[in-house]
Parts: sequence; structure tokens; C-alpha cells
Amino acid sequence: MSEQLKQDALDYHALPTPGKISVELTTPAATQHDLALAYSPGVAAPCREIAADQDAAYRYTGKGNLVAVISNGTAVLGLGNLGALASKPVMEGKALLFKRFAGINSIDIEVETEDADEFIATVERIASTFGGINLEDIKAPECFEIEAALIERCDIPVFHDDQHGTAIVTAAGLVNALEIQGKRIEDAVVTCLGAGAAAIACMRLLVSLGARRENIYMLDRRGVIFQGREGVNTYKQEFANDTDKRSLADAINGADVFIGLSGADLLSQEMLLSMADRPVVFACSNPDPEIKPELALATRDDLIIATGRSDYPNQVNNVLGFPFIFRGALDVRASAINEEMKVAAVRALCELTREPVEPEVLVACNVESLAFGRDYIIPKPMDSRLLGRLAPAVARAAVESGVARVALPEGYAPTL
Ligand SMILES: NC(=O)C1=CN([C@@H]2O[C@H](COP(=O)(O)OP(=O)(O)OC[C@H]3O[C@@H](n4cnc5c(N)ncnc54)[C@H](OP(=O)(O)O)[C@@H]3O)[C@@H](O)[C@H]2O)C=CC1
Ligand SMILES: CC(=O)C(=O)O
Ligand SMILES: [Mg+2]
Repeated sequence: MSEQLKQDALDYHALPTPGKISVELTTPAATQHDLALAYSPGVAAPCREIAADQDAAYRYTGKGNLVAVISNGTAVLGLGNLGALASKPVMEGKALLFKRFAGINSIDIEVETEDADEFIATVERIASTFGGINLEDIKAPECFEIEAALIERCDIPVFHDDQHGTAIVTAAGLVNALEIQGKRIEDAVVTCLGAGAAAIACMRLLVSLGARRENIYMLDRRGVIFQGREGVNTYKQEFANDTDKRSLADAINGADVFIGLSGADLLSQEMLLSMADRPVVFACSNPDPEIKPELALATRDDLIIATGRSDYPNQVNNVLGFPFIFRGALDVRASAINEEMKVAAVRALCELTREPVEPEVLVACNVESLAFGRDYIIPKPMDSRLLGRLAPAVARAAVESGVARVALPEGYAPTL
């Protein structure tokens, strides 16, 4: 990051008031009578209604449009374990994105523990405040246990964004990129650098979309995860390949796809050159990708490259998923975000990319044109059609798969 961008980013967070989110009132609070309704004695009426019927909280409080973004700061972007408080700018950022793109009120909560049981107990005790819980930047393997326990214990959607949001957007981008490169997911050899929350979930979703497990080489800091390797946790074991490849250089040689969900500058020019013709490279580590796009494009000109960042073409980032997925889930009061809802989001993203791009998006991105192709494999976050396409697709999938607790609103077409 340049010194200028760093200073601009610090100023953005400090001014005009510290942070990125605030709380607004939705009802009048000007007169004594207003207060008699909002507070004592009037507030007793909705309290009694909710005590008698918990679902009344959706009618009388902001619960139904409120999502908690919860982290313990153990895997803050690709920066590592920065601790709970240092993760707050990212969590406020996720809250900003929920509001900006889907009109969802969101509050960040940073929990000061690295112990999975303590984290689970803390979140479980506050869950009923919210319509949904977005877990964020919790490192693997604890994130898997934490999410599974909270899904089991909470009756609202609990969604680990780094797993599922990332997987949905990566899958959509990859389906599109492979089509542009004239390849099939069923045949693609995929090298996945990283074996944590995002990587495991991405590879699981790619397999459910047709990728062959034996074509996937997953690597962690110790290299390729191969069958028989010692000290491999059960999540990584799912992708243990029966191979004699051991290093990234081995695994990338001849690969069609590189998915980076690991750390900065780990993919060299030599490795990139050893990939198959017309490769797809998703260098998705934030803030610094596994290879810089300018270096990758200077190395070979037949590739498609994407990053997780907003300042390059092809932003493969979970921002294209979580706001709209939660919108759809909240609007039918889904008890969970299941596989059907995730696949519906992947399809909606793929389809929208093929449509002409609205002028407002070109202005927001400061470009003259965008069309389905090597520099446009996935919609831009500023595309206002995302809300109207993804949320209904997800909500319909929730209804059809039996997790919705209210019917799809008639003529459902969410807008900001
Ligand atoms: N673009 C997007 O939308 C998203 C991008 N990401 C990015 O993905 C990365 C991982 O995030 P997440 O899965 O949440 O974190 P986790 O902590 O759960 O996983 C990190 C994984 O990366 C591996 N890793 C780290 N450094 C290296 C290295 N030098 N060589 C090989 N493997 C390495 C770790 O290996 P080991 O298991 O050996 O420790 C681990 O498997 C981050 O950079 C993050 O910014 C994440 C979510 C969304
Ligand atoms: C984008 C995101 O969630 C991450 O890098 O962790
Ligand atoms: Mg994250």
C-alpha cells in the first residue's frame, strides 16, 4: 500500500467521526408523549407481547433486520491473529457493507477469547438479539467447530462469511472464468494455496459444482496435503490427495486454476509460467494477493487474474455474497443458510455477470465499458441489481428447501 493510500485510509476511518457506522432512530422521540410510548410506560406493552410470544420480537423490535458481525480477531484478513480489538475496523467495514448494499442494520462485536467453547457460549447467549449472525475472521480449524455448534444452538442463520461467502463468490467467478477460458470445471486441475476457513469451504463448494477431488491439490504452510501426511487435521484431510507432489512448485505445474487463500506474494513468476495454457489465477488474499496482477499480466498474457481487492478488475470477494444472502434469508425468516441457498446465490451471480452493465456502475468504477470477459468475470459490488437478483434467489431457495419460517412476500423485490 502506498503511503498516500495508507494516509487516506487512516483519514477515512478517523474523519468526520471515528469509525464507519452509527445508530439512527426510526421513530419520533421529540415530545413527552413520544417518550411515554418509546420508553416508560409504553415500552412495557411490546415487552409483555414478546414474553408471551418470542416471535413478536420481529414485529416490535429491530431484530429481524439486525445482523451481528462477530469475530475474535484470530484471522484478520490475511494479516493473521491481530486480536479482537484490532479486527474492529474490518468488522465495522462488514457492517458498513451490510447497510450500504442490502439495507441491513449491523453491529460489530469483538470477543476477547481464542477459546472455542468460550466464544460459542458468548455468542449463544446474545444470539436472540439478532436476526442473523455473521461470523468473521476466525481462524481454522476452530471456525468449523464454532460455526457448527452455533448453527446447532441458535434458531437464526449463523454464517461464517470467510467460508461460505467466499466460496459462493469464488465458485461463481471460477465458473465464469473457466467458460471464458474454454475449460470445464470437471476437467480442471486446481491448486489451492491455503487450507483454512476460506480454502476448505471453497474447495467443498467447487466439488459440489463438479470439480473432481482428485484434481485438487491443497497446500498449507507445510506444502501439499497428501494422503499419509502426519499431523493433518480432519478438515484438511478431506482434501488429502494421493500424490507424490510435495511443494507449491510441484502442484502448480500444469494446473488450470490457482486459488490463493493464504498470504502475500507466495506465487512466483516461474510458478505462473509452469501452469497450463489459459490459466485462471485467483490471488484472493487480503490485503496483499499471492501475486500482484501487474506482475502476473507481465508474466503471461493468456491468463485471467482476480484478487480480493477493490482497486483491480475482477474482485472476487465475499462482499458480493453476504449482504444479499442475509437479505434473502432475513426476509423469509430462514432458520439457516443451507446449500440450496448458497447454490442459488452462485447461479444468480453467474447470470448477472452475463448481462449488460448499467452506466451507474461504469461511473462508480471509473471505466468506459465492462462486458463479460477476461476483465469482467463477476459483477461489481456497486451493481444495484445484485440486491434484486441474489436476495430473491436465496429467499426462494430457502422457501423451497423448507427453512423459511414466513412465506416469500408477495411481489418480493428488495430495494434500498
Ligand atoms: N477474497 C475474499 O473474499 C477472501 C479472502 N480471504 C483471504 O484468504 C486468506 C485466508 O483466510 P482464512 O481462510 O480466513 O484464514 P485461516 O487462518 O483460516 O487460514 C489460513 C490458511 O492459509 C495458510 N497459509 C498462510 N500462510 C501460508 C503460506 N506462507 N504458505 C502456505 N499456506 C499458508 C495457512 O496454513 P496453515 O494451515 O499451515 O497454518 C492456513 O491454512 C487471507 O489472506 C484472507 O484475506 C479470506 C476470506 C475471503
Ligand atoms: C474478504 C475477507 O473476508 C477476508 O479477506 O477475510
Ligand atoms: Mg474475512
